[in-house]
Amino acid sequence: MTALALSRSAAQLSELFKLGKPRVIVLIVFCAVVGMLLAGPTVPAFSLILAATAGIALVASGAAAFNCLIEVERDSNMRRTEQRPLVKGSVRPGDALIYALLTTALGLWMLGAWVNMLTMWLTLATFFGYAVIYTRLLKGATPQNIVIGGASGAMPPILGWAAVTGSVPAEAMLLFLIIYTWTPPHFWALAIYRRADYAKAGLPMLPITHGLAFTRLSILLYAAILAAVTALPLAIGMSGWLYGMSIAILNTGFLSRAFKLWQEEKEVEGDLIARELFKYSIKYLAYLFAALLLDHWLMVLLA
Ligand code: HEM
Ligand SMILES: CC(C)=CCC/C(C)=C/CC/C(C)=C/COP(=O)(O)OP(=O)(O)O
Repeated sequence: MTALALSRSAAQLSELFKLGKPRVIVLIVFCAVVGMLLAGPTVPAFSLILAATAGIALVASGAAAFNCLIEVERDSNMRRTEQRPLVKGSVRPGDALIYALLTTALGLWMLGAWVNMLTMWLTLATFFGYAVIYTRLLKGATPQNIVIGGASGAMPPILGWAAVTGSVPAEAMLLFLIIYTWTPPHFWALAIYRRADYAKAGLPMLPITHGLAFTRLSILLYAAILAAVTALPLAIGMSGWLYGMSIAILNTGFLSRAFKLWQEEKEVEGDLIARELFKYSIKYLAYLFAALLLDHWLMVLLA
């Protein structure tokens, strides 16, 4: 193979990789790994962590690639997504389909063969939840798309827990509930400052169907519910003071930004706060899961 052919293949691979929305998947996989590391009193076998992480990452990437295939038309109408590989034409639909099928099948096979069947079936259900139910059925149909479809994005800690224990106890469901409550304010903040994009693509997002004031109020209410839900690991004795201090700081940040957004009367300033809140939501979830992990292992070491 010539150097030119090699560099073309590498460029094509990198375009295929982008279909999997790698930046989102990193946080999704991190939440799954935290689920694995919280599941038992000892660290699970490294080979199990590796197989479960790779399997979940592959299926999640496959689901995102299917999302890109289904949404070429919508993506071509939005500034944020108009540079995606299938819109630009840097990847052919046939190649994207093969990539999506291969990553999904390989990931499911790894989970079934090396992890356990429960994790494989739950990951398959998550795949359908995002690629079919959210993307195909809900996204274009209702402004509550994210509230219902968010269930698939909230599955990673359950998948991680199931991978290690073969079961889904209440603690795992609590972590699901945290991401589930976090998802609407995460997405609606972006939907506020990208509302022109969504209107152009004909998608019924909350700021378009119900207006800015209602969306800002919804964000504030979800932020308050999120603060209450994140206290539940403390209430059931699953987490200790380190986690408690972390959520106090993180929730103050989330609530104060949501409150500022709700109060702001000017549209341009409101959009800037919404953008800031969206960025903050990502740091919030990453730090919250890191705090859960550190807190757990601190309790194990001190016990
Ligand atoms: C169905 C539920 C969700 C929806 C509709 C949603 C929506 C979005 C959208 C539209 C973006 C912008 C993407 C872009 O500009 O390419 C985004 C970014 C992001 N989302 Fe979500 N999200 C969801 C769930 C999640 C979950 C569960 C996580 C992690 C656990 C997550 C983590 C992220 C991250 C890390 C980014 C930033 C990506 C970047 O920097 O490019 N999201 N989300
Ligand atoms: C198997 C497994 C763990 C699957 C995870 C499911 C998954 C990939 C959830 C992520 C959610 C996500 C990328 C939302 C983007 O919303 P969007 O698709 O509406 O955003 P867009 O407008 O950027 O396409």
